Amino acid sequence: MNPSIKMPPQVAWDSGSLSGAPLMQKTTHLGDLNGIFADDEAWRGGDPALAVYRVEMLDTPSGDGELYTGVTHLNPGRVGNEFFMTRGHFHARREQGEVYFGLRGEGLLLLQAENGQTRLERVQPGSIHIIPGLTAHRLINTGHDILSALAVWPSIAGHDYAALSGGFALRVTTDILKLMAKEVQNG
Ligand SMILES: O=P(O)(O)OC[C@H]1O[C@](O)(CO)[C@@H](O)[C@@H]1O
Repeated sequence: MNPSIKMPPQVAWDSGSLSGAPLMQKTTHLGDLNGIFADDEAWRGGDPALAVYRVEMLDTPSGDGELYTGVTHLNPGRVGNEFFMTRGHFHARREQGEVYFGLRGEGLLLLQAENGQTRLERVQPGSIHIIPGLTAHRLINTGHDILSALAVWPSIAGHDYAALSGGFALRVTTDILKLMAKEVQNG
């Protein structure tokens, strides 16, 4: 029997577009993000139909041991002085981790432990982010272009948004970013 070679799905490293397999897509608009940004008045003043981020995912099997693969494309923008970001979540199966790879644009990955402790990782083309279990995660676009990141996570992980209904403990605003840049400069 001749061995056969299967063409796997592809990710275009520069745009983050997936191809070569059935895909699923979901766009999250500003109007879907009620209560997510600190400045409620600024959020109400925005266009609810404005796309904030789009997730494209390979339509692959779910179940024990299966992995999902998706790319999040987060647009640049702000609500008040807070940068556009994903809703953010813990996994419903808290012990399950996830890996992110930065593809294009620049931003931050906000990580929050169950005790509320936060940390930030810089997301840029080529960056690798190991998100351990028990850790909430949110992407933040601090740049002027689309921020795209590839993610791989166990299909059984699920999403728990309710645990963060009070918001993450850290908000990334233009002021905070300036402060962090100054700290880096001053060593
Ligand atoms: O579910 P949220 O917080 O809106 O964010 C979408 C994110 O979730 C994932 O689908 C899986 O963690 C990521 O690909 C994406 O960044």
